[in-house]
Amino acid sequence: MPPTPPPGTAFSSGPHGRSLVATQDFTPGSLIATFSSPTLALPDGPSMRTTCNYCLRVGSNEGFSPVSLKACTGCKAAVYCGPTCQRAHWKSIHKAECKMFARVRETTGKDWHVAPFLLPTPARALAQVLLTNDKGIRDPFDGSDPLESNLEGFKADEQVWGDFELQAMAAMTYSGVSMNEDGLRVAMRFLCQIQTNAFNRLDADTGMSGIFLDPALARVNHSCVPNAFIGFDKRTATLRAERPIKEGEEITISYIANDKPRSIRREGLRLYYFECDCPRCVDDLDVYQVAQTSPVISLNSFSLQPDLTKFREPAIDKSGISMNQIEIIYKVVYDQTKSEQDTSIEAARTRWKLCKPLVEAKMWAVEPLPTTILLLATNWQTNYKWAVYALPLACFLATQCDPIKLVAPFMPWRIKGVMIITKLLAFTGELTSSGELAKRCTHEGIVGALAMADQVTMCQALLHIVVHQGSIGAAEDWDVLKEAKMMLKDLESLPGRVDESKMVQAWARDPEDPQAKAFFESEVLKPVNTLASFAPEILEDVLVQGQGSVVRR
Ligand SMILES: C[S@@+](CC[C@H](N)C(=O)[O-])C[C@H]1O[C@@H](n2cnc3c(N)ncnc32)[C@H](O)[C@@H]1O
Repeated sequence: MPPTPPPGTAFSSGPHGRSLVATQDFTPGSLIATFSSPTLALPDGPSMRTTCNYCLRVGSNEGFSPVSLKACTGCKAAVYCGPTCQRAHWKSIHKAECKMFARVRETTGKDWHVAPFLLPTPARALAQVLLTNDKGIRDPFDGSDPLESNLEGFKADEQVWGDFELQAMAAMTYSGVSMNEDGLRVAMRFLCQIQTNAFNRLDADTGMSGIFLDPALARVNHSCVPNAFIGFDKRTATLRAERPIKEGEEITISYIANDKPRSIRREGLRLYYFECDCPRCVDDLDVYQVAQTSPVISLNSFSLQPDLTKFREPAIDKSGISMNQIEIIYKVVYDQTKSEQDTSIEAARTRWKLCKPLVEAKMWAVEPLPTTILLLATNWQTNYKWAVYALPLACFLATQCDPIKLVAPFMPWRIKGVMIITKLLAFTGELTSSGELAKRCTHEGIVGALAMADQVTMCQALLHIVVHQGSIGAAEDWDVLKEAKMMLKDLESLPGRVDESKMVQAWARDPEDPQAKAFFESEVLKPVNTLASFAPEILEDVLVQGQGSVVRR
């Protein structure tokens, strides 16, 4: 069956091949479509034993929604969050796959917990296709109107092609498909189609990633200035508008992290075999330039950075640094620190030193500077001694970096940034009321700003932002949203806060009301901005002078 376009959209074609276009207007944040019956949905190898192999929920004994997982008693490789998922997976694919994992184990002689890793994720995806499709004879990706494969591009890349050949042969062998030239050719095409059309179902909260392929969603082309974005929740992908989309307009998403320099974006798109011709790429615009042309700037009135236009006047002085230099800084930072996940203070020092030209130009939203700050904040957040110092960094990211990188305030990443501040304030609030803060933090500015602030009111207002924006940009059962709603309920039931609570609620109902606006500015924005203003000096002190030096202030 060929895919059908979701209501409100139509398939079309143009300079970027086939595409998905809007047949109605979509406002920013509105849901364009949900995709709940993917052709492929599987966790990647490392996540296979920590994620339900059917619904893709990440297992854990902690956190907001604990999920315990049980392994299939047959292969002991695939795990499930419960019998319903296990039965559904058995029926859809695992009955055949379970035997395949047994073959992997027999052939390699490796134990069950190693065996799945011997089959890379694309090979497992291909094996699923072969197992469910009459041994690969029938094209599962709709023979009459096949998915784009970029076959010639892959073929021309000797290394990629060689790697694909190995994966295709492994998938064929283990799935029991007889190995011959014709079969291999078809399997290779499937693999190319998977590579071109599957989205990486990346969950930054849990570190889980995997493959999600839906043939209708796969019609959506890429832009580095997209008008839509995808969210994943279990086996469902949602496509939402990031900007206003007019009837007849093409719907685009970003296949990659689009806040990186152009050459890095091009590298990320290499295996899609096209050169992006969006305005960001053609004119090599930086994040500030892209942000200033965004049609959703005004939505920020209900956010921690209500006035994004202030970054225009005066504009950031970029005369001291070229786009070329920024690309070089980016590459050297990632060459020297090896991993984007390294949260150590040593890695932060190396990054900070290399980012000096960006710091001097105050181009705080230009990567790799925000990631450098975020990684240090992440380190401090979980460090008993340093957690208080994470607060100015989080405030800085939420006011100076995130709104430039993602102008729409309902984007999940921005909402998470606000939630981090809320949690840190809940922590500093307790330290303040127990009189412990000054013992835990020697930075007089931070202690003073927190002493002057009503941290409970701040938390309450921030939680309203999370709930409001989260309800626009994410699914109702997004963990962050559920947690914020519970925290808000708890806060609003605290005794002795009737007046403050009323003020926050009045502001949340009508943030444009002059009195409510003035209240939000003095009670929330002012302390948040004061705390944020300490971030550059703290970073400089700690990353240049040494961690002890922050004590002096
Ligand atoms: C997931 S598919 C999108 C649908 C595809 N256009 C089709 O005809 O089936 C990804 C492929 O679409 C093409 N594509 C996507 N975005 C593009 C863009 N901005 N410019 C040129 N080609 C693009 C590339 O061939 C890419 O490998």
